[in-house]
Amino acid sequence: MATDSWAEAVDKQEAALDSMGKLQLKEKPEENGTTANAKDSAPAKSEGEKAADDDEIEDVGAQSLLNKLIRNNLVNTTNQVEVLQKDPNSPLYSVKSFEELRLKPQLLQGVYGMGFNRPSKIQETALPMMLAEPPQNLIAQSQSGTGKTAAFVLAMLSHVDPNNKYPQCLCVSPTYELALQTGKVIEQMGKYYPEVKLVYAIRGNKLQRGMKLQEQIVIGTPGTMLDWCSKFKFIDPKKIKVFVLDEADVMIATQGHQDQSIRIQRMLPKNCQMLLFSATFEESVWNFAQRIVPDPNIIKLKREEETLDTIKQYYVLCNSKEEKFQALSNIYGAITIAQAMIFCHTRKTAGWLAGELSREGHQVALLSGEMQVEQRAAVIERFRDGKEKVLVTTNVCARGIDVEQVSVVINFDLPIDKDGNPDNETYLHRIGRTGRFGKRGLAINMVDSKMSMDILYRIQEHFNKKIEKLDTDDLDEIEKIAS
Ligand SMILES: Nc1ncnc2c1ncn2[C@@H]1O[C@H](COP(=O)(O)OP(=O)(O)OP(=O)(O)O)[C@@H](O)[C@H]1O
Repeated sequence: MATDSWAEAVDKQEAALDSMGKLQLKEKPEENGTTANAKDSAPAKSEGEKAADDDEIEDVGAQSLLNKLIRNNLVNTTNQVEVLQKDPNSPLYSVKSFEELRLKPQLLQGVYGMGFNRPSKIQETALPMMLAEPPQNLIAQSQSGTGKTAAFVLAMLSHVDPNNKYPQCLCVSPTYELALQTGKVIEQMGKYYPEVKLVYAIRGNKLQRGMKLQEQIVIGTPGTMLDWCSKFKFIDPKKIKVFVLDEADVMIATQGHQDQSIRIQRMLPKNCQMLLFSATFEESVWNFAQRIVPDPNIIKLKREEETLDTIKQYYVLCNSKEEKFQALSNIYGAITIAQAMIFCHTRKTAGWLAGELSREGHQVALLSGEMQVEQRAAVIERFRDGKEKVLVTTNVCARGIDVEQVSVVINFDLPIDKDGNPDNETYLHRIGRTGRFGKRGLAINMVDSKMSMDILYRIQEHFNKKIEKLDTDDLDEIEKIAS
């Protein structure tokens, strides 16, 4: 272990970050003295789990940003949108082209300038609702990458009157970085509409007391936005026409943001259009959404379901991590693997394994929890572009990340939840494929104890799909699995 340069590098990096007070996105202090960190509201962990996943904290804000950074096009889906209208008797409009929306020419130019040819699935229904007169309130849920941001940006740009030099649209985002990302979209889409100005209500953007904002769109985090509306009165909330609450699921994971958002909302006029967006829709998000958005229309777009039907699943029996590595080497020696993702439970194992693999001559990418979110995005991007053939990662890092071309997934450690039970959902997400990407895949699970064998059996039972035993000392047998 001590001779392993990769693991050493990882440890050094961790130590350095520790001493820097973890200057990471997830640790950034938020407004009003609260800390923007999902960790605050997370349940207490057992000692075993603490040891297991170290200080890798799942951070929904970082994850969401990561998905944005690595995505450069739409997620297509064959699922239909579900619509629940406030007034079921009014006709439901949906559009197949941007022309049908009768946008201002400068905005249509902006939309086409971004390379959009036609509205995405959710935009087909959401845009006519958002652009209707009188304005309609909307709660919309669909997975990341389906075009929500582009939709509400277009709605904000359409509703502002550039002749009025005061804020007319407020957009609240859960983190500083997410606010900047959305701001970029506003700038891109509004490129040919330069009269409309944008300002960021984020920590560090200090304005002179007593001043009044002239920009029509304000985008920021809830704490600063609230201060600008109430304490400093830079914004007159009574003049706001559109209020957008983005990434509501991320928002509620952060202490204080719910209350701050509700307090902003209460200052707005009754006829202000309220729009709320979320990638997921569990009970807590739904409750929050209903408090923020009165009389809403609701649009939901289901995620494409993943299945194990097209996946061949195997397990390999080993006694130690060294043996697991040996088995992996044998597999690599016997079959050609274009690209593989390997999941480990701890970043320490991930670092060690990446080192061993690179020593064997593999081009390895390592995705680890101590990396800044931009660094993680860069690693995924390189892997996605085929610059590296193996991606070693921990589960926390890779949650929600789709690298569609990967045909082989190796669970170097099986996914377990915080109580040590099989994490079936993660298993499915790691190796499952949606119908559209239903290319045949291969999943290999490494088992190294009675406990992990038991986990494997339980996963097998849960999905009612047999996981075959594979003898990695038998080259002929390995070759067969690739055929
Ligand atoms: N109608 C469209 N045609 C082509 N591309 C689009 C369209 N709408 C959005 N996109 C692009 O698709 C990607 C995802 O869109 P967008 O960011 O709006 O989705 P989202 O649902 O808000 O996801 P996220 O929350 O991850 O940002 C972006 O790169 C965006 O530029």
